[in-house]
Amino acid sequence: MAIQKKHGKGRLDKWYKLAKEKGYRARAAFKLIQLNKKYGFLEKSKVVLDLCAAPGSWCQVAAETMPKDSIIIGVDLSPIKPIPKVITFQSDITTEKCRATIRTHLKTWKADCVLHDGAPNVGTAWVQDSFNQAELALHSLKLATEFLIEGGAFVTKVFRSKDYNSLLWVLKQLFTKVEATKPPSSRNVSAEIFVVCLGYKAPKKLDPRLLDPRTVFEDVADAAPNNEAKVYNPEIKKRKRDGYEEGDYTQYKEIAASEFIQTTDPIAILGQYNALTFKQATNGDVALAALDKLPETTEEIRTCCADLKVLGRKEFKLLLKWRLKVREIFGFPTKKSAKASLADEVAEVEPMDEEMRIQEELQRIADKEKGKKKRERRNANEAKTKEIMRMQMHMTAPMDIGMEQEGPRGEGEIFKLKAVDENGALRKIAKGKMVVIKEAEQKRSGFDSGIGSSGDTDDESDEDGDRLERELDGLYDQYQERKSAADAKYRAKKARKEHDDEEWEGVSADEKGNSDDESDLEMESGSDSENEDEMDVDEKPLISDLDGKGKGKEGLSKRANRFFENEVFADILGEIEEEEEGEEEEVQVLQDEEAAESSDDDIPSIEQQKKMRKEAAAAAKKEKDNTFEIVKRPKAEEQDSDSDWEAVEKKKKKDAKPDIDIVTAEAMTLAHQLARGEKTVHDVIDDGYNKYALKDRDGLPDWFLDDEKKHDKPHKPITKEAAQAIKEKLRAYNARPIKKVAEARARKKFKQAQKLEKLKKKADMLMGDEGLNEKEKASSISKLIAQANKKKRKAPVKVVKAAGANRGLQGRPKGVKGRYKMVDPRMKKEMRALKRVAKKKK
Ligand SMILES: C[S@@+](CC[C@H](N)C(=O)[O-])C[C@H]1O[C@@H](n2cnc3c(N)ncnc32)[C@H](O)[C@@H]1O
Repeated sequence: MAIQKKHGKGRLDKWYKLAKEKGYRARAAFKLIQLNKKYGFLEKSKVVLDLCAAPGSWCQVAAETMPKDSIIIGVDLSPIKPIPKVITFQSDITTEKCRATIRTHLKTWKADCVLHDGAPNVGTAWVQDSFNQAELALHSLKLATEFLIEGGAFVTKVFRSKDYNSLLWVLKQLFTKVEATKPPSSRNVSAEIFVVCLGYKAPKKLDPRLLDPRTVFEDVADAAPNNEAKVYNPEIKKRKRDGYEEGDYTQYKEIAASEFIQTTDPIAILGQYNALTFKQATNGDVALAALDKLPETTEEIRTCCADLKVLGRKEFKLLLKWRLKVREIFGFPTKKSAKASLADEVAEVEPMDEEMRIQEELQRIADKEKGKKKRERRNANEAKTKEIMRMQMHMTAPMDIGMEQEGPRGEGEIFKLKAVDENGALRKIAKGKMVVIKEAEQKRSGFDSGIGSSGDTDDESDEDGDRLERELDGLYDQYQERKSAADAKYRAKKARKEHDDEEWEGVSADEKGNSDDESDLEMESGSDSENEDEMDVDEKPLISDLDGKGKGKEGLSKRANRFFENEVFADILGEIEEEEEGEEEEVQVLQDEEAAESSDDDIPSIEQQKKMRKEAAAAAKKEKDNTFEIVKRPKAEEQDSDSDWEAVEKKKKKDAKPDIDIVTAEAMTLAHQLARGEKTVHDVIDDGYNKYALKDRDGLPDWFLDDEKKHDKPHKPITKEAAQAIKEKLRAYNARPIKKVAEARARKKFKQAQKLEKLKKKADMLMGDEGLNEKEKASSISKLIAQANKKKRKAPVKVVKAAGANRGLQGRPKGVKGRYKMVDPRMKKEMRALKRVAKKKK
């Protein structure tokens, strides 16, 4: 799927563009608009306090939504450019000075609404940031408690973090209604949410601890070193910016290899130390000496131990395996030995009485029988699935496999996909998602693929290796969880991945995947046949879909059909088809020539080949998403129709051209090449067949695939021209006047036209005046024109000295009307200095 990219100048999403069009200073304006639409707190307010208001988009929204002559006060650490009808000043909302300034502005008034959209500078550590944000929200609440009127509203931004619940609890003590919500314009990837609190209780007395961050939030504890990350992702090196640990001022640390064998936390050692040494200490370490002599301690192991900081994942794995082996030799408790000792313990248990023993034996036999039946059923299902696949590929006729007859478990049994629904796959497939039932899930549900030995006899694999693999996988999962908690970018990436379809694995792989999916689904349905009769076939539209005679429209596979049904391809495919029309005749001749051969089922027809190429082209496009995107703007009907600003989005392109926005240099390069004829559609299709597309990734562990993915994609060349074109495009976009400027220009034009019209009318009247002779008429008209051309003189700017009562004054000085300019001695000196410098330069 095409994903809109983040650009250097900010994320140019629809809210950004709309904000620009509507003249709002930030896209954040829409958050307040949407919150107000839901709760309607602004229309009722006469006084609003906007904390952390820069650049001022919330103030702009408040000014246009609130009743006339309302008071809006905006404060921020950063300066806020003046906004009509809004008082702004620069201050830190956590300080006493800020509180005092608000008081001077508000005088005896109370605020009907306090808004807070503050965010500390993000970037350091997620935990710390979210804590600061919660703290900032608490500070804003403190101000709200002082300035809010009883029944007033408080709106604050918070990040979902461990402090979130504490903050919510405090808010609930002070307001009658507290609701957390995320407006649609808030990015999904952002952890921010907004809490809208209505009905301030205005208690007479407030326990200061209720608003004290130290009591409300727990302290952020020092994060434990992430040794797993160091061991399982050693290639990603992080700079150490936190200095030395307390009491430890050395950078190089080594530890006896025997410690590594004995420890219960080998990962911690591998993550913290630089080397495992075999050097004997003065008092002698027998274990170390024995370890040194062991044949398992190979030269490779020694090299790895010598410098842990340069090791990769493979080497760490080697060391962990070596540790397990040595532990077994030394007789340390391992999971294996633990199992054995457990068995020993069981052996000591008192013998069961005869009846229980018989019962247990019966149970065992019944289980065995059940397992056997299950396996048989699965094998039969597998065979049937294969036959269906063969039939779909026109390799057999339905009669060959008795499809027309009722199977042993009823008619249409083979098409039931109940298990699909259990996995939520029905819903996913209906949405266009492709489903692979994971190996792990198969294992959980006792699924036996039939490849290799069945569960009962699976003792052949190396247990240690397997366990290590499992441990690695588990730790990798933990590492991923931690990373997603700490890294917003990573979370965003993951979210996009979850919303994306599976990666295309080339035509053959894709088809294989298809059959795998289907067979998986079939097998799953077969493996749980007990409840199948209960299923209502009519309720599952998917079944009729799969039942639909094997092929989808245009002879594509169902999976390909589902893929191409996505509207992103609606226009693109249309274009490809147009281009291919020219070749249609040529293909037709070829088709005629090979008509005889095409009847052969084993060889795909020209038509099929063409479709496959088309699939490959589209899939190649999809693959390009990794590196560049062609962002298709959302269709109007996809958006909520109730929002007024969304009406703008609904404007469709008047020309019939596809509404495609080329946003990356790679896409632009390709577009240039296509336009110049340096590349044809066929080249693009051919590019789709590359070593990356057809790679077999089955059965590889997640951590490996994740790591590979970074480089496992084709590198698209970009040209200087294309990069320049994209730059120009962005520049042109940013240079577009904002709505207000455009409106002002239009107003000016309109006024001039009106003036001209008036002038014409007057001139006509003069011309028609019979009491005047020609000379008088001419002079009157020229007078009129001269008058119209005369520019209105602007009232001179009044200079007001910032001294006495005007010192430090914010806003208009008393008794001054019209335009004015505040001057102070400092300014005078600076002006003079500037003039001096300018003179010298001459
Ligand atoms: C997301 S912006 C606010 C955007 C604003 N609501 C708008 O619509 O334009 C967050 C602001 O919080 C401000 N901020 C952060 N800490 C602050 C503090 N302690 N006091 C005042 N402002 C603060 C930042 O300077 C920043 O401008």
